Amino acid sequence: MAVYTQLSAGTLGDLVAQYDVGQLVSAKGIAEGVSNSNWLIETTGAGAAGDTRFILTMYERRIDRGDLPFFLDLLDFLSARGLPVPRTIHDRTGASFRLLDGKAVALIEFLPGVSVDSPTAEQAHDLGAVLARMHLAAQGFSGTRRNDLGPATSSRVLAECGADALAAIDPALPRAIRLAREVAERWPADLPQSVIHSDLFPDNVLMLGSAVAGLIDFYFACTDAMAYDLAVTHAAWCFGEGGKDFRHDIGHALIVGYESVRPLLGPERAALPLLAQGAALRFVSSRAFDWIDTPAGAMVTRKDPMDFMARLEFYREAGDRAFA
Ligand SMILES: Nc1ncnc2c1ncn2[C@@H]1O[C@H](COP(=O)(O)OP(=O)(O)O)[C@@H](O)[C@H]1O
Ligand SMILES: N[C@@H](CCOP(=O)(O)O)C(=O)O
Repeated sequence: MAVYTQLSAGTLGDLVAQYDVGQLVSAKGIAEGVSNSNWLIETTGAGAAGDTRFILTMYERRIDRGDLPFFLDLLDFLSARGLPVPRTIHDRTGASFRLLDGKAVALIEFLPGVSVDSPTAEQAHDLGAVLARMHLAAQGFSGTRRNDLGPATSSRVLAECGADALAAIDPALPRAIRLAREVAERWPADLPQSVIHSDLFPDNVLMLGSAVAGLIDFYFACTDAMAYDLAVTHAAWCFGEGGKDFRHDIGHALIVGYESVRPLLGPERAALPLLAQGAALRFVSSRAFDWIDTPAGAMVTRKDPMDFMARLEFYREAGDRAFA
């Protein structure tokens, strides 16, 4: 469960009173997620929309407060353009985030839908199409943010974790140090860019039936290659337990759905096998780092870096076949 900070009912009530959303009725810590603390907030409702359910997010480690205007403005920008993205609820002064005990918090529109563990091809097709729509819409967004979790960072983080600490997690993990260096050296520099989500895992997509109802958790969004975002999504969606059992039908539907809105250029398609290896290494490195660095007492389930080592080995071996 990702609740790193405990907030009293009084503190939550005072916070909610800063917004035109009615009075606090309940606040429940949300089990999913690893990065931030999240609560499902219920209120008596107010204002034009009359919404009574919201997500309260407290930004914990990894989020630089200077990046919050980028993330929150992006939500508002995409939501205003009809993408299934939650808008930010602004407080009575118009601010999109506030400080609580020195930490930034934001109230976010609640979107309906459920995260699926095992998607259907129809869901993957719709996800691909929505991702492409998001990429095209985000090209009109004026904000930019460097990807600080790119292949060079994965390589550095793994090297800094060190072979001994990685081997203590799994004897096969130190090999990631060399593979990450090799991928970083071959990384393509000139693929078309937009603002990308870069963490579009099943738990960051809400589905209603076979349609995408919500894309959430834009806190790794950055300016980078659109095809890299597709590769991240491919790596996150197309495998079974432990990163095994590649589901070609899901990968195929995802790419066909994406190309139904935005056809890939030749160099983007050719780069997919390498981009997917970089995507796998990005999650190997952050998961290995977190495994070593999770704060004592945090209510959070650590994620296994080996699930993405398995994907990395698959993409190395399969090459273009993974994207046919
Ligand atoms: N806008 C939203 N609408 C509905 N549920 C949400 C929304 N934002 C977050 N959630 C719920 O909270 C969980 C954790 O949110 P998330 O932003 O993914 O946290 P983290 O940044 O810690 O990964 C999600 O899996 C989802 O269940
Ligand atoms: N998707 C990443 C974890 C990032 O955390 P999130 O809870 O913010 O999505 C992974 O699976 O390693």
